[in-house]
Amino acid sequence: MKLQLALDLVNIPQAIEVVREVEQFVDVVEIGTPVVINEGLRAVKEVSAAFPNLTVLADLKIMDAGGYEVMKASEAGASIITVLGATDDATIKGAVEEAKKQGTLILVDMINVKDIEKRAYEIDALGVDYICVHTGYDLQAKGENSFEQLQTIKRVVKNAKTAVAGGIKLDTLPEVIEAQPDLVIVGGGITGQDNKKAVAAKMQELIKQATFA
Ligand SMILES: O=C([C@H](O)CO)[C@H](O)[C@H](O)COP(=O)(O)O
Repeated sequence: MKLQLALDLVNIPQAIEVVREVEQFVDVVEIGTPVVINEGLRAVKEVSAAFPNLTVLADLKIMDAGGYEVMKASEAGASIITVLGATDDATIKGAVEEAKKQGTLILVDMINVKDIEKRAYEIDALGVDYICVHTGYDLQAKGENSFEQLQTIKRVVKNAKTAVAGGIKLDTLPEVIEAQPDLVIVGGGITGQDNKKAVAAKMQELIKQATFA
């Protein structure tokens, strides 16, 4: 099980500062969708250059032109690129094909997919690397989370790795870990804390305990 730090509400220098603080405790650094909107793929380029030993994920949430957008994000230095599960199979297939050429990986974000079980089963057959359940900010604000959806993908997905995102905090992490996802994605649960390093360290400790138990 790995820990991914999601950077959403920062500019490039702030992103680099946060990663510097917690880098020893995270496995993957996500350049979040709002950062890509504000700063472009330059954010992926600069963070990958600053931290060559970390895996960088570009959260493009691709909905169309899968092959082209994966090519651009891969060229910028991303090792993992996100595509939306709600899109057409053709887009996901194009993304997977290009990622294979580039030596990068595809994470499919199931945000707002209504029938998670059916769609996860279909997407699992398309050769993607990760399938991620995700409650976005707007539904988090209504008190929702993805813990039940995580159980569903753990049951249905046989080929891809599983991931979970959306409002995970230190106090809810044990419940997430119990379901044994391969990747736990945390944004505000780290970046919104006064002592980011201490929280990331504790999260990594809980994940390691569960992984090697
Ligand atoms: O993908 C995300 C969201 O849609 C904004 O782009 C976040 O990175 C993801 O939800 C993780 O962040 P937190 O919910 O703050 O943990």
